[in-house]
Amino acid sequence: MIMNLAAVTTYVVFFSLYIAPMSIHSLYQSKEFFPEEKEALMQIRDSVSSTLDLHGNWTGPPCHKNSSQWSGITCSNWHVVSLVLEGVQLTGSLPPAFLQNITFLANLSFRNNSINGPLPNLSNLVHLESVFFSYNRLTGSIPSECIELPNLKQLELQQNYLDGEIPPFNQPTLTLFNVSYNHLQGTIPDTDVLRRFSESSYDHNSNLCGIPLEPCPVLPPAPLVPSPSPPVSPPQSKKRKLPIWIIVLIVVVVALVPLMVMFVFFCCYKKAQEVETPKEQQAGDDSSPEGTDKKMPHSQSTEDPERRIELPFFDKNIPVFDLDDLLRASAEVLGKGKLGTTYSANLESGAVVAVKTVKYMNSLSKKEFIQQMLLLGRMRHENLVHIISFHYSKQEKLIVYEFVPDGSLFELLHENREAGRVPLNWAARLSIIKDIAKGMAFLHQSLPSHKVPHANLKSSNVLIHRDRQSYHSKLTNYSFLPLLPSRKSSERLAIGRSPEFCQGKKLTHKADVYCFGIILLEVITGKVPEETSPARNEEKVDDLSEWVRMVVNNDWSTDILDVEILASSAGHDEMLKLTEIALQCTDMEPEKRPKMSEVLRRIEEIDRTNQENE
Ligand SMILES: Nc1ncnc2c1ncn2[C@@H]1O[C@H](COP(=O)(O)OP(=O)(O)OP(=O)(O)O)[C@@H](O)[C@H]1O
Repeated sequence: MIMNLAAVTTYVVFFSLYIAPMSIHSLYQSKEFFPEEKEALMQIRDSVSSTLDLHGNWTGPPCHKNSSQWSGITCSNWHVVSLVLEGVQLTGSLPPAFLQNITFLANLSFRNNSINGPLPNLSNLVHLESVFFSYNRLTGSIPSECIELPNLKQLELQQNYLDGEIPPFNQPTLTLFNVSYNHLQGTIPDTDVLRRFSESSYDHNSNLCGIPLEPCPVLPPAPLVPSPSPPVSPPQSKKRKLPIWIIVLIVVVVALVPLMVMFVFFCCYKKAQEVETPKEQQAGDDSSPEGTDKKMPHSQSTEDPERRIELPFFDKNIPVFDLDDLLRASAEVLGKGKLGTTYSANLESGAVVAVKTVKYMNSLSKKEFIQQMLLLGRMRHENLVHIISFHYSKQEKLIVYEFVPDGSLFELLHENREAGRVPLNWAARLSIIKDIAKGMAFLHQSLPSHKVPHANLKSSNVLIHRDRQSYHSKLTNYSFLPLLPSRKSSERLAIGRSPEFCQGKKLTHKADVYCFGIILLEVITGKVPEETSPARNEEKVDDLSEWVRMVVNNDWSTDILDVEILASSAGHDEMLKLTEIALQCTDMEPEKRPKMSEVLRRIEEIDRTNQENE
């Protein structure tokens, strides 16, 4: 009996120490405990694309002890508790309810991607502590169920396109909250928790007001009806008729208050301007010769560290610098355009940026400039030159762009045409054109409320970057029209050149399509259209589209093709197909021109056929 008891005890100990864990372990190996969590993750994997190979990496069970770990996933007790996919160029929109099955999720981050569409449904995720969706392209409103997340500690939604009102968050757990740089509106709810956060959590929203931002506008009192408010009116209880002099006094006070408020605001604004525009910065000009290595114009450094002026940045990954760093950088003139001069600036950190000093905008208010910069700076597309930062002062406006290393399309097509030049082949031309069409289609479609055209599409505003043998292009100087003081100034600058604009009509997307057609013809023929650039010595053609129409009339001839591509027989047919598109784009009647999305579709089709034929 004693022996038996000992044997049983030994067996129990042996079982609990070795056999049981082994069998649980093999159970985990053979079975997925929470398939609905995997299913939820599969939904994301299949609805977005990314530089991370999620299809290759997210295989097997996500929380398997022995399987290689899924990128961005952390598990605890066989449940997914953290999902972090940051800066991996996720594009597409998230399935609305996918998180609902990841019930133990505590940490969720999709920071620094290009996700569009609305925020996913977060309701019932009672364990959720951190939610980071900053620096994306999310639209829609902040879901009200967020205020019911009992353990929410951190919420970052800045730099998106969210609109609507902020729900009344009041979770005492909340220690980090940022909804800046969106399109939120209305009054910031006056809750104990939301009151804790400073202006930077809310600023740069189109129509948001209340503590800690500007107070919300109060409806002005009706001017001739005396207000019964306490300071001047007699006690309500007496119910006597007011003497006439009191009524007059009330009317005068009511009329004077708004004037005084405006005066105080004006004084504060003037003062802020003075602080922001140090005197030394206001001196100097940008008239030095092109290509000279020097400091930026107005380059007296502010020296005094107390007065260093911070610059706003759209991309957290760009090394941050301030105005002083920028003004101290060694600079070189890249070119002088109609809107101003562009410099390359080599910062002490080693980074190179392009800085455009903008002229003709002196009457522009700070608010107007900032609003437009915020709108443009958030537009992210591989075929747009990104705005990194900007600076406003009354005397000068700077726009800091990413530096694109290989010059402009104008330079590539028309400069150094002498012997020894490497010809720009058909494949390179097609790739450049396709990129321009992609950038333009994005500009026209990206923000539905944003009807502003590019309005300045020309070959010097198409910048080139080369990647080994292939050529790519990006658009710059886009959508400046709202910054120009008048129609006259845009006419003087020959912005948005299109027949209908010259006849006094409005600039629309169809004018951009016309300008795109002209660029297309420029790439096909290698000829410089009129007005493309300040006078240079190249062969110019009065009206490029008219000339091409004349040559191809009745006989689709290769005479129009640039001699550089005529030499090789590759791509002639495709070039003529592109010519057909170009002539439709440059139709005199705007309504007959195709949309940029349609143009892109047709160019992509030509590209596909071209690749199949190779
Ligand atoms: N982000 C940039 N990176 C590199 N080079 C640039 C950049 N922006 C402009 N450049 C160069 O500077 C030149 C002048 O540019 P700028 O925009 O000042 O004049 P523009 O192209 O004639 O346009 P606009 O007349 O509309 O002002 C361009 O042709 C290009 O070679």
